[in-house]
Amino acid sequence: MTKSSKRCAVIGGSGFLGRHLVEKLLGKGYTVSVFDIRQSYELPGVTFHQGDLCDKQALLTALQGVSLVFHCASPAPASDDKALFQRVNIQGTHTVLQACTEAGVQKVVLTSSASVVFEGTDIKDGREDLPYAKKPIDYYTETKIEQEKLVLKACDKEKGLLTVAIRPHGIFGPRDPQLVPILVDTARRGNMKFIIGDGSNLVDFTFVDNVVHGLILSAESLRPESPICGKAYHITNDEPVRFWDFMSDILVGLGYAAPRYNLPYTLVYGLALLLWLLSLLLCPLVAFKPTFTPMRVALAGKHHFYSCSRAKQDMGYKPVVGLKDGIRRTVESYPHLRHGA
Ligand SMILES: NC(=O)C1=CN([C@@H]2O[C@H](COP(=O)(O)OP(=O)(O)OC[C@H]3O[C@@H](n4cnc5c(N)ncnc54)[C@H](OP(=O)(O)O)[C@@H]3O)[C@@H](O)[C@H]2O)C=CC1
Ligand SMILES: CC(C)CCC[C@@H](C)[C@H]1CC[C@H]2C3=C(CC[C@]12C)[C@@]1(C)CCC(=O)C[C@@H]1CC3
Repeated sequence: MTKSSKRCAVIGGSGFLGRHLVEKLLGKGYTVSVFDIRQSYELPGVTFHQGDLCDKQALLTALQGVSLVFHCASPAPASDDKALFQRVNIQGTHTVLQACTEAGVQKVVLTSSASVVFEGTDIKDGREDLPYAKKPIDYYTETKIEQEKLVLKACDKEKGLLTVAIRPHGIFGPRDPQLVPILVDTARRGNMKFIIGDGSNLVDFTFVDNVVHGLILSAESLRPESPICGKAYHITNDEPVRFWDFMSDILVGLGYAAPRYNLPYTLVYGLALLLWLLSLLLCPLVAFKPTFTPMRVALAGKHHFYSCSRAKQDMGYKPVVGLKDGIRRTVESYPHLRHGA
């Protein structure tokens, strides 16, 4: 690998996944530029460029001399701001691709999401050839679909731009700002007593180091003759687990009680829909954000696990951290969220 091919940029590098990726890249000898709307840390060897990815000029400054771009930026899935998702995930990604072409970037690795095929019904061992969700449950999913299509379509060997999309699922690990904090907050408010459905639904959760491993592996495998050009790849822990066992392991690990009482799925989903509609109707008067959104209820009550066999075959992917170890490392990293802390 040449010196210039080790110069990369991480868009969204201040975020949860982005920062883990930056740390690993530095350890592997890459020179890293971070482009993000905020700067959340400082690290030797990293140049920060603060800006909005919808701003092409700002991107062009950050992409000077860069041959590889990881695109890991997105508004938080919990947001309900349709215009923001469309602006950042669709128009913004279009701008990123334009800037990459103008700056002479050779490879773009997108962090997509396995949920681009999830529409609230069971997915068991889903492969990448499943169709995109026709009725995406939320704006996050809707715009992640368009984002992935844009990036894969931009793959053009003649023009010298190679692209690939990595689809992780349920990323967790130290510094995650959503899964563990939302879970603990719900438990502290006394709302984690119930299991939605019969509790047998299997789900993928992916330790952050495995996603980072998949992203770097795909970048290093991305060459004109490689089968991965212009394709999407599921990257998970490859260890589907019962959703409620996973939640209970984290809760119990942090000193909270595991959920015990079952509630029928359709009842909770119906209530979540109703609450979501109410929150839309009442938002000019009172701002309230329901914890149990239709998307979260679907994720908590349905099967959604994916096959990684394409990534194993085309790029030799294998998880580097097992689920049990990942849960232990995650629990240990949140002393401030322990019961009674
Ligand atoms: N977490 C998960 O379980 C999964 C995540 N993904 C994908 O992985 C990627 C990373 O997710 P994650 O690390 O969890 O998310 P984070 O929110 O932690 O990181 C995203 C980063 O992008 C920044 N950002 C948002 N909008 C812009 C913008 N307009 N211009 C520049 N930077 C911006 C965010 O800033 P700010 O915080 O200020 O908004 C944040 O620093 C995303 O693409 C997400 O869709 C896919 C599957 C699962
Ligand atoms: C209140 C409880 C029923 C659930 C608490 C945990 C949830 C906050 C998380 C469980 C599954 C997670 C998940 C995502 C976000 C956090 C959860 C809903 C994603 C939507 C993040 C973005 C993606 O691309 C897909 C993820 C699927 C799993």
